[in-house]
Amino acid sequence: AKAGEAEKQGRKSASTSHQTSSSRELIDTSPPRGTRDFDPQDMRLRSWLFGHWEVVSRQCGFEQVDFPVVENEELFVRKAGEEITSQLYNFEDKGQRRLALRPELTPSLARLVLKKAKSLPLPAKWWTIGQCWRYERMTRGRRREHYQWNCDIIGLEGVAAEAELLAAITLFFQRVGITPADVGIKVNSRKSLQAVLTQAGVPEDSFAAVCVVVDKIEKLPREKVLEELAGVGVADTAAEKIMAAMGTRSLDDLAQLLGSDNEAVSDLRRLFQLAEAYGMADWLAFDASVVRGLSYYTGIVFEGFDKQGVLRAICGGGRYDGLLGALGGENQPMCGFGFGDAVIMELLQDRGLLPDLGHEVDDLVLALDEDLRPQASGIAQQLRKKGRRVDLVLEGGRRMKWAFKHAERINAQQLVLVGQEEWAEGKVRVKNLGTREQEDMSVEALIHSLTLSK
Ligand SMILES: CC(=O)Nc1cnc2ccccc2c1
Repeated sequence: AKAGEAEKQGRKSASTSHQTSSSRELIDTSPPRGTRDFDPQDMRLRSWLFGHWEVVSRQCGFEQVDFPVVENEELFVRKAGEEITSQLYNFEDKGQRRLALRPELTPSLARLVLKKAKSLPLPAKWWTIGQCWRYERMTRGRRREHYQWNCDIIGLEGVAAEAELLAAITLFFQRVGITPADVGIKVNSRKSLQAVLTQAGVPEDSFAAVCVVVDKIEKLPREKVLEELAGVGVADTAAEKIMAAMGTRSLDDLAQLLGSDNEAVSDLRRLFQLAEAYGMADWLAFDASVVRGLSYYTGIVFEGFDKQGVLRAICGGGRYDGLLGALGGENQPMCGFGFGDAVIMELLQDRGLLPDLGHEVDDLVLALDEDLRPQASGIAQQLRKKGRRVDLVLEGGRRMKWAFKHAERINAQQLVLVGQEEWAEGKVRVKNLGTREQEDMSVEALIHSLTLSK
């Protein structure tokens, strides 16, 4: 009776056990530095984005995988001077273990491949979406976490694999209404850099570090790049050759420079030929200056970019045939991409391509009298078992007027009113909020009248 009495008073809590005034300082309600909350509206948009990523991954025949957000720090320790490893979100746990929040997903994927070893039928196509972390001094106030969609192909040497990755990316762009006028994908191969360095006598094991430096070339003044290249063992003559290779405007120019039997040239020609067949060539452009900043890429590399030139790279990827070896395992050919949730959402916002998503239910069920709450609850549950999305009004004291407004707000299709008069005849009042029709019907008639919620 007391509880019933309390509910009659609506929201005010009647029980004396919990305090209404606070006896402590209010906690800091903002999330940790560089991290975000997702309230229902933000979460609807995020689920919408992830939903497209999932559909595309499945349409391209990828299988979903997942890994812990925490990994052994050693998985990410690399000596190539990458930003991603210099900003590792690492810590020591109570067992003195050196751990890190993953800054990317590829090393975890490589670890799982190594764990499965010979038991993994190849080729394998895996996809995942995961939160990735970096610990950046808040000097730049940038975020410390983001969600990344990754697709990877294990066990395929030819560029047919990279073509499939690009097919997934361009499918996604088309699904959300982005066109080649908005976005392009720059494609290159690190094998051209490899050829230049080999010709110049630069040792193989500085290749990764050189790539990390060269990736910054467009953000640094020329003399700074020459200085950094010297720092990783590249003399100025070789540096000039690198710049020349990165300055080539076409595959023919590149072939001129490196010789037409160069693997970079043949890989790229094959990839563009496949792209034509996929019908995605309009999205792609050869760009000799793209190297990407991750040390482990060894072949084709690519990055999605915003043609208005405002935003940072949308996505990026490439071939990384040496990663399993770098982790002490036996190498397998591998390639993949990462696609972050931040830049794409900014771009969709700018292009007016974000959907207007509201809370959606099919039925709103309201007991007009507290004594009929059990009946209303039973009806709601039966509707749910038929696949309907049902909002059962839980608070007392709600009247018709409120119900109509609330139904509007949650885009309900129909309103089911459980009132004494109708119930006395074994009926409930059903109002269709689209046609404004209303009908008193038995519960079984209501249940049988429904199609499954869409
Ligand atoms: C635009 C953006 O938020 N980028 C971002 C945010 N957080 C990260 C965390 C780890 C690695 C890369 C990251 C990249």
